[in-house]
Amino acid sequence: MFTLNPKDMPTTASTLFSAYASFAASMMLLRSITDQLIPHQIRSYIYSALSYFFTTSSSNLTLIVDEHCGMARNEVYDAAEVYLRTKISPFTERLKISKTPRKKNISIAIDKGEEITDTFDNDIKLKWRFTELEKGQNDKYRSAGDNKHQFELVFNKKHKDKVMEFYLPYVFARAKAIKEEEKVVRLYTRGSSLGDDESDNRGSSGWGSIRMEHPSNFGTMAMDPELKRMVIDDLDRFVRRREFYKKVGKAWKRGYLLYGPPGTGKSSLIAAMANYLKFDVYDLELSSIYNNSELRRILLSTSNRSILVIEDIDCSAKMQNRGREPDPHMYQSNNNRLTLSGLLNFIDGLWSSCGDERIIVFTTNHKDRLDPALLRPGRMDVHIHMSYCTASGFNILASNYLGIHEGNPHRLCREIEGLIESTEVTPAEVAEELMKSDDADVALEGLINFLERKKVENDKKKEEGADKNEIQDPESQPFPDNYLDNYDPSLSLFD
Ligand SMILES: Nc1ncnc2c1ncn2[C@@H]1O[C@H](COP(=O)(O)OP(=O)(O)OP(=O)(O)O)[C@@H](O)[C@H]1O
Ligand SMILES: [Mg+2]
Repeated sequence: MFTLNPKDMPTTASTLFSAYASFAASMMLLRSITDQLIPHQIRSYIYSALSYFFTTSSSNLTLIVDEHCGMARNEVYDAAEVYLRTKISPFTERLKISKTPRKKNISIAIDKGEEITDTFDNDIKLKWRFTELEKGQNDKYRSAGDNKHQFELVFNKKHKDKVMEFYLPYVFARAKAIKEEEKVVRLYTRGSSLGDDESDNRGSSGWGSIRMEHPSNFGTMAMDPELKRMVIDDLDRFVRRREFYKKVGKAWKRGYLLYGPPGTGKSSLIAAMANYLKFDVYDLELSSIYNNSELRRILLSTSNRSILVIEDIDCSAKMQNRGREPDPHMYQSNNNRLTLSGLLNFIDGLWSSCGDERIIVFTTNHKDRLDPALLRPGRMDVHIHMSYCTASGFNILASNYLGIHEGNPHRLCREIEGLIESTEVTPAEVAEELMKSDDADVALEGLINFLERKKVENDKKKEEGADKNEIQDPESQPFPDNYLDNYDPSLSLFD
């Protein structure tokens, strides 16, 4: 009996092989002795009994996969457990089901004594059996009543190499993919009580988390279809480029800047990205950080495969300016101030040494107010403009909220598309109107009235010169130079 560990699979295989070779040699020796000592009839009876015994049982090899290797869990066991859930056949007679408070769904596992058959590479038949052994005296790592679990994997010996080299790695890969699919995305924030069962587990960094239930996904996002495709492709490219980042010596991270008026879907897009990649989200409020070492500790306690979000970066900058008079020459004359580009440098350094698959997202309603250094190529890799609602955006919302599909449009759709193209209205405003009734006629008529009112309002504001209003047209706002350089000096990143 042995425990299989992925790291020593080849060693384990060769040990098995040499054990079998010495067994065969002993059998030949035994045969030559019995030939000399035992009469012919009795000999042939013994040979036929032995040959029955060895041809039936010795054609198979059984691998034993224990749950633990000493104190550590056996990764082969864990992978098999996940993989075999997908292989339960209609003939299985006993299943174990369980659900913990943190899990959404009931998990199913095979019970002791149950067998599951599997086929690999067309002709390799494998049989998995789950067994539970009473706790032995030597099992010092398990507590009383904690029985020993193991899987037995039985297959024909001639497939030993293929099973070791291809089947078991395949089981690992499938288990990893299944776990990814089942992963629940969590939202981490600092400072407030989240009311979740895990919020009490804050470490010294103060992150508490809740399950992120945000329903947004790329299907529900009302965005220009080409832009949406570009974002999805960019994310796909990013996650498959581990080797590329290593080769060019860059931290495996990607920065996105989402900008546009309130209600155009910036936060929704972050949720859609997180749900798509199954990455946890860390929502960081810069105003809650007091010094450099705290920032370092907070960033170090975020995990890989996550999205670090800093919302409304222009406002974060304002909050850091704790009553100090802005000094227009501060950035040029004194590099000890924290600027957002300084923060990025800092994150770069930290993540190059200990972070993998990190995404950072900044959002702003006022791209024009950002430190130009932050907008330089190579700083934030992708700039995404979340715009007012377009005709195609309306069609996505109409399909989500009222089940109206473009192939079978409602009689009012064309009129609404025309109004939307000529009115500055956010997807949030359109969505709110569509939610007012389940009846498509009522909801769409309400939307037409709203759009007509909005158009008149917008035109009036423009006439009054209200188009300088930051929210209506953030691109045209003048802003002070070095606006983001007015940080609390305690946030010095360069000393
Ligand atoms: N592009 C969009 N596609 C689908 N729904 C949207 C979109 N934009 C806004 N919404 C709807 O409006 C709500 C508010 O949008 P969201 O919070 O994402 O906007 P925002 O751009 O982050 O706004 P703010 O700048 O105020 O943070 C969302 O919960 C969603 O229901
Ligand atoms: Mg937002």
